[in-house]
Amino acid sequence: MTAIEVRGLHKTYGDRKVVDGVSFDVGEGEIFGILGPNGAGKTTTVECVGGLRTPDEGRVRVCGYDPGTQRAEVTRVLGVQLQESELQPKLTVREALDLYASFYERPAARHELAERLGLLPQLRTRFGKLSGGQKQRLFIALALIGNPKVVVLDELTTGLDPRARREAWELVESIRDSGVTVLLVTHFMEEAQRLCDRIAVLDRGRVAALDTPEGLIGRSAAAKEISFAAGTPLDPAELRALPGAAAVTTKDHRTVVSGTEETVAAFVSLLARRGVTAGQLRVTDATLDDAYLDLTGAEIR
Ligand SMILES: Nc1ncnc2c1ncn2[C@@H]1O[C@H](COP(=O)(O)OP(=O)(O)OP(=O)(O)O)[C@@H](O)[C@H]1O
Repeated sequence: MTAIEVRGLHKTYGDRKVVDGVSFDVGEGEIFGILGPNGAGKTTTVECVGGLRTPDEGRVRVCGYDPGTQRAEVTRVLGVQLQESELQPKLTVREALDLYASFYERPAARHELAERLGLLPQLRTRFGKLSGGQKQRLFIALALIGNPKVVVLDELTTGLDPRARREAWELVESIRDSGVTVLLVTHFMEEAQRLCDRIAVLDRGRVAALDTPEGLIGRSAAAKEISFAAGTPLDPAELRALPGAAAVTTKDHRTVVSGTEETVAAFVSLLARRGVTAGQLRVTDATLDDAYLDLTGAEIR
C-alpha cells in the first residue's frame, strides 16, 4: 500500500518557484530519502506532506488522507520532526513527553518510548541542558508519541557527532522495523546509502532522479574506478578508447581509469592481449557522492 503520495506538487514564494512539479510515492514500510543541495525545496516538500504548508498546486495524500482538508486524520497517522525544532528550555523531557501525549487520544506508553530512545536517565533534565544527540532523540520520541504509521524526519543528524549520528541511524532502522514508514530528508550521502530503500534527488525544485541507492550509483557516468601502478606499460590513449571509459588520470604514482562494468571487462582483456600485469590493481565502485554530483553538479557537505 502507498503510505505517501505526492503528485505534481508546486510551491512558489513570491516570484520564486521552489517546488516545481515534484511527484513520488512512498510504499508502506519503506525508508524513503529526499536528498538535494541547499534550497532544493526538500523542507518545503515535506512541510506540504505534513500539512504545514499549502501547495499552490498538486495532490498530497498520507495513508489516503489529504493533509490540507483532513487535518485530524493526518495528525493521527503522521509524526513529524522538523529541521531546527526547539522547545522551551525549561521544559523537562518528562514534561515534553506528557504535553505531546496530551494531543493524542491513544498516545504511546511514555516510559517505554523513553526507554526505547535511551532517554530514561534524562526524564528530569530540562530541554536546555540536553546534548544535541539527546535533543534529537527527544524530537524522535515526540514524533512517535502518537503511534504514527508514517514519520517525517528532516535533517535528523545534522550537527551530531559521528557516534550520535550512528545511534540515530540505528534508531531510524528500529522505527522502520516496528512497521513505521519513514520519510527522511538528509544531506549526508553515507546516511542515505545506509538507510534508504529509495531516494528522490531534488534539484532546483524538481526530482532529478528517483531510484534505490544502488540504482543511482549505477547511473553515475563513472560507476567503476580501475586503478593501478603508473609504471604499468599501457598507452593512455588506448585506455581512453576503452568502451565506457569516462576519464584517465595519473596521480600519486597511480593511473586511474573511471568507467563502467564494460570498461573493467575491456581493461582485463587488454591486459591479457598485451601480456601485461597491472601492479597494485584495484577496482572500486563509485559511491552515492559520485552519483549525486553527477545528478546535481552540487558540492556535498
Ligand atoms: N516562507 C518562505 N518564504 C520565502 N522563501 C522561502 C520560505 N521558505 C523557504 N524559502 C526559500 O525556498 C527555497 C527552498 O527552501 P527549502 O527549505 O524547501 O529548501 P531545502 O532543500 O530544504 O534547503 P536546505 O537544505 O537548505 O534546508 C530556499 O531558497 C528558501 O530560502
